[in-house]
Amino acid sequence: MKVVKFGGSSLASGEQLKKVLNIVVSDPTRKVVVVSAPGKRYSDDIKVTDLLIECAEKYLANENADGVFQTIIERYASIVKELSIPLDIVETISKDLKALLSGDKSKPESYLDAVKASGEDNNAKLIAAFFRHSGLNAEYVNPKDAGLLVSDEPGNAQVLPESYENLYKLREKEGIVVFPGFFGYNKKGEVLTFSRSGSDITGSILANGIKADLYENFTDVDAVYSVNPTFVQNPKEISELTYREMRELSYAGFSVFHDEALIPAFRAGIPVNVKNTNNPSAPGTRIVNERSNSNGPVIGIASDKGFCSIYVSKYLMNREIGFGRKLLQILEDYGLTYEHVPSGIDDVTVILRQDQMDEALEAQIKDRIMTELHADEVIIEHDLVLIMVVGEGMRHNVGTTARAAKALAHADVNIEMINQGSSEVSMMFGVKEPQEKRAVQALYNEFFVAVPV
Ligand SMILES: Nc1ncnc2c1ncn2[C@@H]1O[C@H](COP(=O)(O)OP(=O)(O)O)[C@@H](O)[C@H]1O
Ligand SMILES: N[C@@H](CC(=O)OP(=O)(O)O)C(=O)O
Repeated sequence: MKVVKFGGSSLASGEQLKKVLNIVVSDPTRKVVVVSAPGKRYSDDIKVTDLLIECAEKYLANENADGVFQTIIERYASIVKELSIPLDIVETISKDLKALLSGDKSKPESYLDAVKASGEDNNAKLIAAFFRHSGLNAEYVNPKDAGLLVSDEPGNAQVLPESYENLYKLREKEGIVVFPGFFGYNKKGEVLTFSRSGSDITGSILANGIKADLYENFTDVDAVYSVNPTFVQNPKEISELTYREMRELSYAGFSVFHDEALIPAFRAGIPVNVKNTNNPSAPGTRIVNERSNSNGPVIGIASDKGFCSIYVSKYLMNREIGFGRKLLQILEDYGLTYEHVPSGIDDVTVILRQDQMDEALEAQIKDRIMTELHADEVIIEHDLVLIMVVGEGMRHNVGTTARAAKALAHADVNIEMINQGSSEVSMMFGVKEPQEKRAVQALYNEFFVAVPV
């Protein structure tokens, strides 16, 4: 039994949905089909989820949202027309969305989640109708009815463990289950979404729940590439990588698969196969527990923008009991999460996502570190890029760091920070944003082009 997830790019038009249907019918073990909302049809198109967010925000601000509402309904209508299925489903979607938009706005975050989730929910209903219209025994299943329970964190919900047992019952359904991705319900019965691109997470949870043999994740590329294809032309395809490698790579920018989607599949030992809806016969990339190590030390290089660093220096910091705790407590007081904390004897740097802070908050934090911790110096730097060089083979391979640092030096890239050793499968470099592309290309060249692997 397989769980198959189709991303927004695979569901963006009627033409794409016909490919999806062919993929589903070509393998009778494809039992549970998880779907996203319609995505982009071309590069500067807008995803339905983004349109829904815009629409909900306009409603919250009491602004006119007729234009964007109409654009959303037209997206569904054009798919329905292309597929020649009865048009009344568009009317149902329109009424459902109108009702949601006119609903309770007293908790804006919950309101936004409910509107966002409707993108997947209505698309799942539409796709189930299309499957049935094409002669398939298919049923739309709502996450509440299936028992997909999540924590009370709008826009960042986490699955509750009891969901898995509930979801196991989906195995008993007769036909194909069409299940909306991206959201679940809290115990009060309210809708909550996962973080953006979270339909991958739903697929992984369902694969664990029904104890699937395989979780197939269909997208718009033939494989996970060893580097983001926008930085390097025709990058090397990865045929197999471990859950740990993929987790680190997706955390650091391989947006092809959500980093939170690894754990549920990993816990149940279910392999993940990333495949292309537009070329389903290509083998794709398999994500497994262990892989044969024939790739050299590095399997992939990822990078992600939007970080800042708080550098704190104080003579004899290493002798001061509780310094690190007090520093992190200041960040906790402002509800900030941090990503990494590389440290030296007299100094420590905390790396954070910079969209959590503004100028006023930074000034307060700086002031508190100076006055409460009596630091000698506090410097906040912005626009950092974290580059993650990942590979299981790095553990046993002396000199990988030196090779990476040398490649960056030759490319004239200034390394702002190195973090190596905490993870057995990765090392991380911090560079300034304008140097991102050059740095990634230099590392790719070093590990994949210059030396045969
Ligand atoms: N290392 C990588 N390998 C493959 N694709 C990548 C990588 N890094 C980023 N991507 C991007 O991820 C995209 C697929 O993810 P996404 O747009 O979320 O698809 P979907 O609509 O199927 O959810 C690809 O089109 C590609 O641009
Ligand atoms: N539609 C949601 C969830 C999702 O997973 O979408 P996609 O499969 O297009 O990445 C989003 O855009 O965040």
